[in-house]
Amino acid sequence: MLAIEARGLRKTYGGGWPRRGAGREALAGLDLVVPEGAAFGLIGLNGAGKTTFIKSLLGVVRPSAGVVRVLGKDPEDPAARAQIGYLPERLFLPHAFTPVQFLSSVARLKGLPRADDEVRRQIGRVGLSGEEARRIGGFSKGMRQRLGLAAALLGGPMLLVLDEPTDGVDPLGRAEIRRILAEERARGATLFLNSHLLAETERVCDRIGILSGGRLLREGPIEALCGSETRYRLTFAPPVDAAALLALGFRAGEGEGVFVVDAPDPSALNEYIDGARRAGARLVGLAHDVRDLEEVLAEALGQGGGQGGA
Ligand SMILES: Nc1ncnc2c1ncn2[C@@H]1O[C@H](COP(=O)(O)OP(=O)(O)OP(=O)(O)O)[C@@H](O)[C@H]1O
Repeated sequence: MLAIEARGLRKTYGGGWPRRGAGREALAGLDLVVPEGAAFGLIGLNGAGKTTFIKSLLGVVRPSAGVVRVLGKDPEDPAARAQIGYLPERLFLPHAFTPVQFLSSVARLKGLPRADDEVRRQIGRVGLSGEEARRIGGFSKGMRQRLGLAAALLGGPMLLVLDEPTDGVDPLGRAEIRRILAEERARGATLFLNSHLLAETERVCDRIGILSGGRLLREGPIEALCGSETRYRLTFAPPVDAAALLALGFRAGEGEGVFVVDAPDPSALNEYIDGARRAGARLVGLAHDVRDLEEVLAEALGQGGGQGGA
């Protein structure tokens, strides 16, 4: 089964009302599927339509056209909603509540019976043990974020929709959150992340979608998007005769003695290396040329039209 399925999804805000944003197409025929058990990261510039898509998954925004299904169900179906754990980008937490009071009220809303143990377990998991009796109003941004995550995790939902999950969380806290998310996947949950923190997205997700102007520009396994099976980065020991290597078809890479070649198979790669050695170069490093998500995003937007908004 697919955890998320969107076909030809469109959302035009305003519906003709004479106010700001009216007639703006936030989703422009989005096709996107997320297999069950995946960790999917949606990335894109401000205004690309990410939040609108998340709201359509939650049944908060009703699409103008197209279809969206969550865990095989209509997002407005209470049975689908009960299986989604959601961490919003902007958290509104009741200042006067303690974490236990807040999570207990979330558990009641989720219809979880006798949730005291589950509430304390999730508080411990997100690293807030010892803070149970404090009022949320005195919490730091990172602590509030952890509490929001605990709320999303309550009841073991099968789909976690997390909007900027590590925003404001310190580096050790981020590592803890990555560990929690790995545990959630291990029990079978699907992760859907929306984040501007690309390095973090890269570490957590195994599939990435790039959204621009309400459409999916690229989608696929992270290795396929970031890595290249046929592009290699070679490092040669100094001194390097760059002119000779360029004449052989190498391209200058980033860093001293670094060159890049495209070689469709091992024989072609070894021909390049043999040529370089005959020219006196001494190979000290060889790796697939892997790009980070920032480069992939920049390239995709460059080719697909860099407009984030509709
Ligand atoms: N309630 C609304 N009324 C009118 N226009 C809206 C509304 N919500 C979003 N939009 C518009 O829809 C487009 C997509 O916005 P959305 O918030 O989905 O983008 P986003 O990718 O989440 O952006 P960000 O990264 O800044 O959070 C934008 O042009 C935005 O101005």
